[in-house]
Amino acid sequence: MSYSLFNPLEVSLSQTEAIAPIGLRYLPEYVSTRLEDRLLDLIDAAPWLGDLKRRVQHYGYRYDYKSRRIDRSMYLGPLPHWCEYYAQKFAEEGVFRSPPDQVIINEYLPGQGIAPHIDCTPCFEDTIVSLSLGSACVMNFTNLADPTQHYNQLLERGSAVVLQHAARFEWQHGIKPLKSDPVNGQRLPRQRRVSLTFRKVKL
Ligand SMILES: O=C(O)CCC(=O)C(=O)O
Ligand SMILES: [Fe+2]
Repeated sequence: MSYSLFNPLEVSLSQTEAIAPIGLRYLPEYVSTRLEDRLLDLIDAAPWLGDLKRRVQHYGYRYDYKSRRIDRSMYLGPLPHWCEYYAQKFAEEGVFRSPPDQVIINEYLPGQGIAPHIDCTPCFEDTIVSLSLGSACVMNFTNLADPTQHYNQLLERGSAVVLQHAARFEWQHGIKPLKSDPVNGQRLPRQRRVSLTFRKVKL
């Protein structure tokens, strides 16, 4: 049952009234500003791939967006030390059962986004973590079984967002291709945002 049916007076749900997907965790200030700048320098010193609308870097395993698959032949080598640091930290903190072994870095210039999707379920295990560097943006969630259910999560710079359970498997997530985001009745301009998404490959 959708929330609006449950409470028919609530025709327009504000962000605070919308129900967050189960398994969505938001961790603000996960990366300090000093480390954020250092990470951005390290990322920009590495080669970017330009085969999508936005630039990306793949570590651990290459991911094929067309066939949506990963196998051993796509192994690129160990994660660079700056990714491995977070991979170990997530495992130590119990976010992942064992350290993630695949990272995709996405660069979003203002106006760029990512279409709503669920991360490949045959390719990746049940936990996805994304770090946001450089800029905030709003991530939009839509419940697949009931597309009237939406949830918007502001991802501030330096934050981590964890997707597990329903947030991983039953809700699509995406980022609209906007130059600013609606936040508390105002527009929050976007800057260049770089995200690091950690996953564990299923082989
Ligand atoms: O930029 C992000 O935080 C999310 C990226 C994403 O959803 C993906 O690469 O599957
Ligand atoms: Fe995703």
